[in-house]
Amino acid sequence: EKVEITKEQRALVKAIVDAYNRHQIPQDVAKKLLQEQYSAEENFLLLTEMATSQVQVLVEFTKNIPGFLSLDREDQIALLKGSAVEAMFLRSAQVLSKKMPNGHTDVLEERVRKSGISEEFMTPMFNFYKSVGELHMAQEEQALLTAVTILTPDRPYVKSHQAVERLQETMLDVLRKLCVLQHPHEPMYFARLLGRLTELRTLSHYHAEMLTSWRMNDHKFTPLLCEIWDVQ
Ligand SMILES: CC(C)c1onc(-c2c(Cl)cccc2Cl)c1COc1ccc(-c2ccc3[nH]c(C(=O)O)cc3c2)cc1
Repeated sequence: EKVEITKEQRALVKAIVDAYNRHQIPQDVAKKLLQEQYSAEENFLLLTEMATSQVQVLVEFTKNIPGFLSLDREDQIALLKGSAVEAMFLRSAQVLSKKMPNGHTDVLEERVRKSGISEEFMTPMFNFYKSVGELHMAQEEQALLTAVTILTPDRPYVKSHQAVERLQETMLDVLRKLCVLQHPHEPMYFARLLGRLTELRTLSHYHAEMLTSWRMNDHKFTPLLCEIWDVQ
């Protein structure tokens, strides 16, 4: 059937894409990827700084998702805590697959590979990065998929499950239409996008184990990361 994006949906996409583009890691932080040393210690510290900056960016982006601030306050916190790792996997995947002109891509990959993460997590992590890269997602799709991930109703401690589900469905409906319109010859494209969300859940479980092994090696996180990841 003819797929139509309504005026409201177009406004919704614009609001989310603008927020996604407006909130980025400051370039002076990102530039450090090129400057600092390459020891496992230095890499870990730098990635910790990037992750902390990325969480701040993520909070600002989330506040701009239409309807998010109308949710119950405690649910807003529960959604952010429950989705932060997945949203950061998505964002770092987009950075790594973008082949950035400023040379950050290879350096970021190099530092992630040498930051004390054990091999068993490295393979699924870089398989994910590869599979996201192969999708060649448009920025509207990246922004909307991140919003869909944040608005996942079945995160721990979410009380108004239905209110979150309604918001997520609004995002899913417009993402579905965009996929049909922007990938007319790939009827399964939307399904493949959603398949990445399943992979994100698995990575999120691996990540919890990564945190434990870093902590066992006495690695320190910032207060913001401790708060959002319930560590220390
Ligand atoms: C606390 C640190 C060590 C950490 O723990 N887990 C992860 C962790 C890991 Cl490895 C993998 C996936 C998710 C997490 Cl959450 C990390 C490092 O997390 C990030 C590293 C880099 C970036 C990031 C985001 C946007 C960026 N833009 C640019 C730019 O150049 O413009 C660089 C950049 C880097 C985000 C999270």
